[in-house]
Amino acid sequence: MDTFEKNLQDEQIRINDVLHKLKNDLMGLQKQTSTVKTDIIEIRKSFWEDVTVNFDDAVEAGETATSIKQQAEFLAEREHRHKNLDQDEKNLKRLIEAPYFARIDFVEEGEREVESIYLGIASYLDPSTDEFLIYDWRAPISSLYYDYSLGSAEFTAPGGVVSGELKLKRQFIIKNGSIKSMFDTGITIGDELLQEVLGDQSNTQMKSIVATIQQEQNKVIRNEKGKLLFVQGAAGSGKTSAALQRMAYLLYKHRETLQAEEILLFSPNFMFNSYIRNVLPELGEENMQQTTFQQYLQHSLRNQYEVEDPFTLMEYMLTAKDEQLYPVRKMSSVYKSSYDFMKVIDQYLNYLSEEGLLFHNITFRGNIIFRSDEISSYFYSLSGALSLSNRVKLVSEWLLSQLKKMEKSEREKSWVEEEIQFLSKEEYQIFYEKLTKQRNFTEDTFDDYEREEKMLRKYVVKRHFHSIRKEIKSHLFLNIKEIYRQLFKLPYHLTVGKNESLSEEEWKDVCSFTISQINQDRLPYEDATPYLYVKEKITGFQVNTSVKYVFIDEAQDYSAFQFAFIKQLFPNARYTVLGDTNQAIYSHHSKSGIEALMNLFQGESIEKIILNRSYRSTKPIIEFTREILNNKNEIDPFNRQGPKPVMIEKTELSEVVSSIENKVRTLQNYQTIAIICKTAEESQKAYQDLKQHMNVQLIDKKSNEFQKGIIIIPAYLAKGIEFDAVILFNASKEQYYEEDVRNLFYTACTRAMHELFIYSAGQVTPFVENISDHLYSKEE
Ligand SMILES: Nc1ncnc2c1ncn2[C@@H]1O[C@H](COP(=O)(O)OP(=O)(O)OP(=O)(O)O)[C@@H](O)[C@H]1O
Repeated sequence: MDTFEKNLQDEQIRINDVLHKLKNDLMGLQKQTSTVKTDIIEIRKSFWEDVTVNFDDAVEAGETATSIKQQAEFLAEREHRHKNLDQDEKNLKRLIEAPYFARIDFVEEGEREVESIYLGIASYLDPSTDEFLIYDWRAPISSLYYDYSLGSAEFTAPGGVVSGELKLKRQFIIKNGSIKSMFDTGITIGDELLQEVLGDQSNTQMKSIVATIQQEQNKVIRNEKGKLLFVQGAAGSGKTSAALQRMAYLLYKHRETLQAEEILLFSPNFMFNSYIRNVLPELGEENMQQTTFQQYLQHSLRNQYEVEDPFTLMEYMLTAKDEQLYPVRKMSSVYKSSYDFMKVIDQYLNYLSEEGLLFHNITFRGNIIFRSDEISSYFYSLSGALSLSNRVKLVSEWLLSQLKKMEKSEREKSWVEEEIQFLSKEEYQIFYEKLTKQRNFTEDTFDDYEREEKMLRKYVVKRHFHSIRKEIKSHLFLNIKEIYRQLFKLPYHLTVGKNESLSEEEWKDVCSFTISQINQDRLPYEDATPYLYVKEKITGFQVNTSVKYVFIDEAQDYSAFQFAFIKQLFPNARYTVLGDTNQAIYSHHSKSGIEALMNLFQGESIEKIILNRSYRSTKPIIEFTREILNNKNEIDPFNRQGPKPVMIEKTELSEVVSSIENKVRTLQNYQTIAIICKTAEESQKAYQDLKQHMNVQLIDKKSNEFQKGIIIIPAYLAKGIEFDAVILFNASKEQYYEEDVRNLFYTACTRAMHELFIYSAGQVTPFVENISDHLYSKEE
C-alpha cells in the first residue's frame, strides 16, 4: 500500500469514527426534541387549565394576569428551546451528509505538536473529550486554509495574532460517509476540487462555495474594516457567492449581537431572490431580508401613484429609439439619476423653507375646515430655523388641536342628531358595548336619556373625525404632488441652471415631459426616487436604524441618486456593495453611480477589493467574452476547458428558429439552457415560435423562479444568474449595434457556464466582428 492509500485509509477510519459519534448525538438530540415537542403540545392544550382566571376584584385580576404571564413565559421558553434543538438537529444532519471538506495541519510557533484541523460547515465537539472534531469554516483558525499555502502562516484569534507553520492542506469530497476524492495541495486552494465543482452542471438554485473559497474572495468575506466595502469584480468572479458567504460569516462572528433580519440585501429582481434563497439555510443560517429597490419604492409610494418599474423603462429604452419622445426620455432619466439633481432638489427644499410649500384644503362633510392658505400661513409663521419636517410636525399638532375644538362644537349640529336617528341596530350595539367597556355606563344608568344622547353625539362626531385625524397624522394636508410638479415650473436659473448640467432648452423639454406624466397620475421610474426624496425630506425621513448591514448586489445598475438615498435610509448600517462596471446595462442612468458612492463615504473608511478571476465560464468562453469589451479590463479565466463559443449566421429569422430547435436537441444533457433575447418583446416572439416544437418556459419581469430545462429570457432579467448553455437568440447587427447595448450583450454572453452559441439573422453584431477567429468556431 503506498502512502496515499494509507492516508486515504486513515482518513476513512476517522470519518467512520466521527460519523458514529455524530449519529449517536443525533439520536440523543432527537429524543430531546421529541420530549420538548410533547411539552409544548401539552402546555398549549392545558394552557387555561393551569391558569387561575378570576376578575372579581383588582387583586384577583392582577393575580390572573401574573398567572397568564408565567404560563406564557414557560411556553415561550420551551418553544425557544425547540427552535434551538431543531437547528442543532439540522446541523448534525448536514454534518452526517458531509462531515468536513478539508484538513490543515498547523504547528504553532514555539510548539512541537502538530494540530490537525478539520473544516466543515459547523463546529462539532467530541462529546467525550470536548475536543473539536470539526471546526466551523468561519472560525478564526479556519482562515489559514483559505489564506495560505504550505509554509509560514498566521491567523488572528480573539487573543491576538497566532503565527506558525502550515504543514499540510488536504481536501475531500465525501458522499454518503465515504471519501470520493482526496487531494493534498501546495497552492492556496487546489485546482482539482475547484475543477470538479465548476465542471458540474448548473442548478436553478445557487450553491455555497465554502470548500473552495479563493484567497481574494476570502478577503471580501472577512473584511470588517470599512464602513463601506466595495467589490468590483468581473462577471462570474464570485461577487454574489462571496457576499452570501460573508453574511454567513458575519452571523457567525457576531452571533451574540447580530440577527439575520438585521442584514438587508438589495437584489436585482424577484427571480434572483429565489435563485439565492437556499445558500444561507444550507450553511445553517437563517435568510437575511431581501428586497429590490423597486419593491421598496412601490411600498413607499403605494396608493399615491402608479410607479413605473425599471424593466418597463429598460424595455422602452431598447425598443422605442425611433419615437419622438425617446431623446427627452433618455435625457430626463440620465439627469434625474444624477447626484446633481439631488443637489438641485436640496436647493429647492431650501427655497421651500422660505416660501412655496403647497397644502391641500382639509374638508369635512363638503365644507372646508382648514384652508390651504391658512395652513401655509401657520407653517411660515413658525421659525425658519426649524427644519421643514419639524415645522410639518408642529403643523400636524396644531391642526389636531384645532380639530379637537371643532369636534366639540360640531356635536351640537343638527346633522349629528339626524345621524343618531339612523344608527343601525348593530352600530348602536357596538356603541353600547364600547361605552360599557369604558365603564361610562352600567346597565342601570344607561336609561339616563340626556347622558346617552350626549355620548351618542360624541361617538358619531368622533367617528367622522377619525379619518381626518388619520389624514393629518399621515401628512396628507401636504400637496406633495404639486410641490414636486412645481420644481419643473421654476425658472431655469434658480434650479438646474445653477450647476448647468443641462442646457435651458434641454431642461425645458424635461420639464414638459415630467409635468405631462404627473398630470396623468403617472410616475416615471426616474422620478420615483426623487419624488420620494422630496416627500421624505418634507415629512421627515423614515430612517431604518435596525438594519446593521446593507448589501447591494449588481451595484452598477444603481444611480448616484439612489445610492445617496439608500445611505440616508440606513444611517447606522455598514455597506457591502458589489458590482461590475462592464455589466452596467442602464445606459439611461447617469454615469457617475459608483463614483458618487465613493464620495458619499468620503471621510468614513472605505475598503475596495477587485476580483479579476472569473470562475463561472470555461476558459474559451471567457477568452471570447472579454474581447467584447471596449476597455480590455484584466479578466483572468480559471483554467477549465470546454468547447469554443460557436457563431451561427443565417439569412432569415425563421432559419434561426429552426436551427435553434435542432441545436437544443443536441444539448439535452444539460440541466439548464437559456435562449437569451434582447428584449421582452423579442422573447415573447421567440416563445411563440419555439413553444410549438419544444418544452420551453418564458421568463418575464414577474417570474419568480425558473425550472430546469429550456427557458427564454430577456437579457436584462438574466442578471446574476447562469446556465449550462446559452443561446443568443439573434445577435445581429440590427439588434446590437449602438454602443449603449454593448454591456447588455456582454452580460448575456457571460451567463454561459459550459457552452455559448451566438445566432444571428443577417450580419452579426460589430461587437464580435473583430474577435480573432481562433477564439470561436463557425457553424453553417
Ligand atoms: N470559489 C469558488 N468556488 C466554487 N465556485 C465558485 C467560486 N467562486 C465562484 N464560483 C462559482 O462561479 C459562478 C459565478 O459566481 P457568482 O454568481 O457569485 O459571480 P458574480 O461575480 O456575482 O457574477 P455576475 O456578476 O456575472 O453575476 C457560480 O456558479 C459560483 O458558484
